[in-house]
Amino acid sequence: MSRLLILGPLAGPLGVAARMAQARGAGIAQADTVPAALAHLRGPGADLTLCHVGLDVGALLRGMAAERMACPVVACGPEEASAEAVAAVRAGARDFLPLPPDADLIAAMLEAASGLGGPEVAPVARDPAMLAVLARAAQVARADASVLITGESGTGKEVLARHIHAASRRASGPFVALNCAALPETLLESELFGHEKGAFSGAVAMRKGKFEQADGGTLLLDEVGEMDPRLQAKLLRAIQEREVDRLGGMRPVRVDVRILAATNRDLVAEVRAGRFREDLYFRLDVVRMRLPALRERVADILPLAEHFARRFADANGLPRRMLSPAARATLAAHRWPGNVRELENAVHRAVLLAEGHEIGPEAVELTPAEPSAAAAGGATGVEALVGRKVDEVERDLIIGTLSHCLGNRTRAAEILGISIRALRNKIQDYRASGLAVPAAHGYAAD
Ligand SMILES: Nc1ncnc2c1ncn2[C@@H]1O[C@H](COP(=O)(O)OP(=O)(O)OP(=O)(O)O)[C@@H](O)[C@H]1O
Repeated sequence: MSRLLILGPLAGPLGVAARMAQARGAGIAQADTVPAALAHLRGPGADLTLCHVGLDVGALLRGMAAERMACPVVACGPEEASAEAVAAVRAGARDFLPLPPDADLIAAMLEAASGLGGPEVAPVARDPAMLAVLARAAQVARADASVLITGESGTGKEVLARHIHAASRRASGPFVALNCAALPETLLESELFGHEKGAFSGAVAMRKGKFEQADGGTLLLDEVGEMDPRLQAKLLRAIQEREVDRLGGMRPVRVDVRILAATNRDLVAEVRAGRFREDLYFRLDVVRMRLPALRERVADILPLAEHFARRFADANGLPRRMLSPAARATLAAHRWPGNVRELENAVHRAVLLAEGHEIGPEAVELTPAEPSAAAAGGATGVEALVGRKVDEVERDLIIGTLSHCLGNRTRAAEILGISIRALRNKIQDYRASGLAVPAAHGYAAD
């Protein structure tokens, strides 16, 4: 559950905003004064703070900066308060939310605060590749071992991490996520480990870091490959000893936290290049889960698209509409370099743009360079093939797909839309004619 801190009176429009955020799955805490808000941020912490402009937003932001607290702040107030809105944004507020609140804006704000989108739902999955990932997640959830989740950007690594937490013995404890790439080193250190009063000039009080906030629950370290070596050493110690040293602290604090780490980098290569500590890598990589790219689990595309179409219709107060057969064909044929996040954005736009009783292909705007030539019927792709025999093109497509899937027959057959038996027969024919066919790495031979 994402954690929203509301600074201001809950009677009136701020209370309405709180209920809207709650309906989208956020946990709400409230403070009446800037010092009370700072105290809350030092203790339990929050993922997003909403501050009424009737209070001193500047003082809140200055206090947070002095204490190296990185929680995003959104200012809010009556629409007429434009001078206060400008001042708040100048002082460092991320945005201004006019009151009375608009449900869409609340939703967008929660989403923009990253990973705080919508009520938490089980990951949508229909493709065998993704079902296998979820089956493994169910197995590993029960243990307390660290899990390293790898996968391209936007494949759903955070979604999987939340799912593992929800299925674990720690489900009733907190789930805390931190993006290690988003913050400079000193801020990241404070966010992770907290600090004691007097640790640096702005440290007017003790503050708990994410490790302590996640006590009894799960801590997701997103983009862990981006962490600098000094913090890697501190992280290793925290994991090994199960205790953290607050900045300026004299004695370590015990924590009971399960670590999930996510990365879209090749951590093995990072270790080889000397940029990531090998001992830390082994601590994080007790269980590894790789999220396949969306193009490797094509059977998920339409169920995900339908899920997002429903979700964005509801969030925007629009009637739920079906995707037309042509829109579905367009989505199914795209290569999805940006994975589920790209699909989510495309469907969001389509829900807003579509006119009529269903969502047609004209509402589905995909980046022109991205659709696969064959799928989009792109002139250049087809033209390049003119003059070649169907058998040859088929052979090149099959071998190219196999090598893309590192020789994995099951996955290649899924992408090609043919049965594994048909694929095997083709491979046998190619081999018989003396062609080199990509070998199956670590998979059963044909
Ligand atoms: N299986 C799924 N079911 C429903 N929604 C999903 C699923 N996978 C991803 N999403 C949605 O897609 C978006 C991207 O997912 P997420 O943030 O988990 O990806 P990520 O791999 O952590 O991305 P990054 O590498 O950029 O941190 C999110 O809005 C998430 O809600």
